[in-house]
Amino acid sequence: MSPVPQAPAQTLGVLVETPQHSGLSGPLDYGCDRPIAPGTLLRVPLGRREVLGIAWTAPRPAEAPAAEGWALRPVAAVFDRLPPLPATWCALIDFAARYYQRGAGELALAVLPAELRKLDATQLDRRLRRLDRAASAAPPAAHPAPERPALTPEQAAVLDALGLERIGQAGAEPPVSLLDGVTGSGKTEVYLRAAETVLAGGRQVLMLVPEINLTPQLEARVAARFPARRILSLHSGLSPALRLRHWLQVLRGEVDLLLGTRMAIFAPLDRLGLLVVDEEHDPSYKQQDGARYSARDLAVLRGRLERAAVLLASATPSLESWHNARPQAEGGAGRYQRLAMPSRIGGGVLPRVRLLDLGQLRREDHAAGLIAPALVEALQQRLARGEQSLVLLNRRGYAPVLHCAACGWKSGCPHCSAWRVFHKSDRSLRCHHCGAAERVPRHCPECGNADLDALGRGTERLADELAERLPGARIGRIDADSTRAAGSLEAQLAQVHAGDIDVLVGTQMVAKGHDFRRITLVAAVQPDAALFSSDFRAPERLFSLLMQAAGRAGREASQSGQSEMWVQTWHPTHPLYQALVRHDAAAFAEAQWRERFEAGLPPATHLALLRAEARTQEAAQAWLAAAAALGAAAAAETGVSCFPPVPSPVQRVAQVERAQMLIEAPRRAPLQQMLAAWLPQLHGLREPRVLRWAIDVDPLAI
Ligand SMILES: Nc1ncnc2c1ncn2[C@@H]1O[C@H](COP(=O)(O)OP(=O)(O)OP(=O)(O)O)[C@@H](O)[C@H]1O
Ligand SMILES: [Zn+2]
Repeated sequence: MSPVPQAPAQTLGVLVETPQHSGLSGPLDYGCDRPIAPGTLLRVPLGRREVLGIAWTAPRPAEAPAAEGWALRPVAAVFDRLPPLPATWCALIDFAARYYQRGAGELALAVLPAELRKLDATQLDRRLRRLDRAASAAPPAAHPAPERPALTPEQAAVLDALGLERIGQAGAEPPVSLLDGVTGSGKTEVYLRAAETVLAGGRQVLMLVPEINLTPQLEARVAARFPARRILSLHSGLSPALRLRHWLQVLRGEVDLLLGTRMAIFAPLDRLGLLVVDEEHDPSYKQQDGARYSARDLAVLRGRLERAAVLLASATPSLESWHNARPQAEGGAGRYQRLAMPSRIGGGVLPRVRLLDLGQLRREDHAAGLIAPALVEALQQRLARGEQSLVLLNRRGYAPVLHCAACGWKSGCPHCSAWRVFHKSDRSLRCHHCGAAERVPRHCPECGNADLDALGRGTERLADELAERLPGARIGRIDADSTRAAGSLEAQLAQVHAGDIDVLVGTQMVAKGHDFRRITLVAAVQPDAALFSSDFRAPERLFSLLMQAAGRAGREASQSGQSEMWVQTWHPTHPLYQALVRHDAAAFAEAQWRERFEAGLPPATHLALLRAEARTQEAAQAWLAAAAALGAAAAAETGVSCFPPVPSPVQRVAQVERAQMLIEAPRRAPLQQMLAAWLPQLHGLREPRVLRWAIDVDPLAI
């Protein structure tokens, strides 16, 4: 760290945090007296504050002041004990900012660890000295070579096809690969072997997983396989201090293999050889606020920038990736290489899928609870045999609504267009949108009736019901509520793995990724709603969730023969469930792909969503309509269509009305061109009642 003296001789473009609505998007000019490499972290004055910035352009000779009294403000301090951010990192930020239509400063600063923004030079120095000491400590002792299973022929073929020998070769880089591998086919082993090759070649590996809850298990597997390697993780479950520490270690090159959730795509690695995106179809790869980027799509771009191998993998690839991997001769984009592992390890079979027709049940069976008698019986049999079951319900809490039968009152949220959910464990009514919570009323707040009904069922109530109907069974529940305390998720998963739980109730959180060895029955008790959602991606999401869930059963090949997946449904003949019965993800994807092309939906077209928030719905929509009018010429020129503004799916949250407008283009380039011409004009569109607006490119939920 060195103070920068006055009288700047050079001008330096610096990225600072500039929110989208400020209308500033490029680097700001500062003065410096010596060369500063692009990517260098520094602190600069901004208004009356001093903020973190990134040197973005090479210094150029300072120009004469443009006007009297105008002077270039000098850089306040340079963090030159840190290496500059790698050039490929800067290129990634530049691309992503343009693609997602954000300011480069907004994006770049948002993806740095928050803690870094708060540090001055002395504080940073202290942390770096601590890292120096740790780095100079004794290197890890020699370890016995860890055991690795012999590869199956399918695994070996996939590894061969990845093109790892071509990493770093300009013009002959490895291809982007999409691995379509059924659950339990040994995809993780493929990642580990590919990582081994890449690490041996002196390059780094980035492995992305969709959710923090999947990191501990994978981290343990990776650490066991590579005991002598430096393995780090980056995800939002880390404390701010630890996240900064890991990030600094990455920037200093002190990592071989980095594991993380979507934020890790922006880790400043500079010797990347391999990027793995596990469960690539998962919606959590899309950031849902601020700069709404897709870590999956950026992994493909980053792989290209670094000439690294990219492996996207899933048992149910997203339709976008599926289309990209489909040969052009078949109407696909032919951009990725398609690889498959259709068999389960050890010759295990996928569970038999049984559709339980709710229409066939008697009235008293429906009245008795959420679980049909035949399913209760099946659960009892597993219990008697000492096997585990997993019961899925994608709704947490006890009941989604509280209702007064006397006057019709329901537990609506006063601030949102949503119901407040009844949570029995802490006797609260909680809004899952704005977080407003209060004690559950003893009497109806409208008429005083003491008899309030809980309508519908969430995971808490399902666990109660199971405890009642399976006396003696050890019931566990894993959802966002049960895992709030630090370490509680790990503890609960350990109980399941140790066999201390007989029946596990959970949300989608437990449906994917986990290598549960003793589960032989998985049941989805109420999946129908997604069949009729207005979101065109709902069936794709439901199908992949059910396939993933089915994949949690019978992972021990010896037990796979008796393993089952039960689905309770009113629509057993629906094509989605029929494809599930046949485990036919390819046929399902093919049918969805055709439907999307016929309807002109992604991946046939490209979308963006302009959202506005205002005090009234009318103001939000009026602003969007005015925006559309401003963009009409650019839209006509590029062949892009703007649909009329509509209320957002959850129209009001925390007293704010939300509306949205869909923008559709036949190809990506005209969409980008139109947005780039149009969005800057919107900063001038003043409407005092509009609080915020934002653009979402490639939106996931519509
Ligand atoms: N070649 C192999 N020989 C023996 N066992 C293997 C082999 N490859 C993987 N396994 C084991 O098979 C099990 C399933 O593998 P893994 O968890 O990698 O599957 P997956 O395809 O990642 O599954 P999912 O998509 O459901 O997460 C693991 O317990 C793993 O250790
Ligand atoms: Zn609310």
